[in-house]
Amino acid sequence: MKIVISGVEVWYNSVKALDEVSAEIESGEMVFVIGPNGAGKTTLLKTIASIVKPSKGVIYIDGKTLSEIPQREIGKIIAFVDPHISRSIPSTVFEFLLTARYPHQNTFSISQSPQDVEIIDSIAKQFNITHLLNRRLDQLSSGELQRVLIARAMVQQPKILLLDEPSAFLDLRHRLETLRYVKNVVKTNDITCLVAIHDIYLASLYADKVVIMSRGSIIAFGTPDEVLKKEILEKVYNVRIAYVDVNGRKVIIPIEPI
Ligand SMILES: Nc1ncnc2c1ncn2[C@@H]1O[C@H](COP(=O)(O)OP(=O)(O)OP(=O)(O)O)[C@@H](O)[C@H]1O
Repeated sequence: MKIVISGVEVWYNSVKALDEVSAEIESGEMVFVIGPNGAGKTTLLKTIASIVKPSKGVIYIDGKTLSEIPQREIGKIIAFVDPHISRSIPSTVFEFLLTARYPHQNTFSISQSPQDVEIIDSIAKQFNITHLLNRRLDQLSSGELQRVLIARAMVQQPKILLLDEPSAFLDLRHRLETLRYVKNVVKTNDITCLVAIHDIYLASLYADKVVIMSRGSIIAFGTPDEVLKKEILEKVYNVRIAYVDVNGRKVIIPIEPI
């Protein structure tokens, strides 16, 4: 689904978190959103997820404004993965994953069809969490919980996937594996995906496009080669940047604060 963000402004009391943000994200694109702390990355994702309401501007999903789409439909087509979820949800990992099938069911009570169980089993394997399915959420390590949260979004089979800091708490292998898997699913199923992240290396590896935000505005939007440039990054982060060549790939390294 195509997302059009048009002149969106978001205020939290007296803080302007998004300042007339406009962008177009094509169906099936994987867009990484980077920028310093407080730049507005999470707010942008939450606004697209309809969790935060803009005071000005509109977001269109395939030509319809968010307010024209019924809440239940939004719950079906959009998955927002928030790493700050409360661990105190009293359910097992399996039960938690099953709740992601709820928007697909016609009944108002949560039930499980053989198809739901099949989807959960297959995604649990991909995320290496099969052994955790009977554990309670509050018994998981931070990285295990993060994998469960992303897996839950996959179980939902959304059309729009919004990942907030998906690499947080993940070890080196799981960072690469998780994002590679997500990209694969995004491409196979034509999902539109936004990823707010601090790890510029992961953005350079997996992004179709990169958005750089600073102080509530979009500073640059384009392919990784177009926007992950020394002069742009140094200005936005106030950090001296160096490039290192690793097997022909340019890897960006922060050297020191300017
Ligand atoms: N609930 C809130 N109430 C008041 N201000 C908020 C709230 N949430 C975010 N803000 C402010 O809005 C601005 C944008 O925050 P946001 O969380 O979107 O930034 P971010 O780019 O995701 O930051 P980070 O990299 O630190 O996670 C910041 O100035 C932040 O302090």
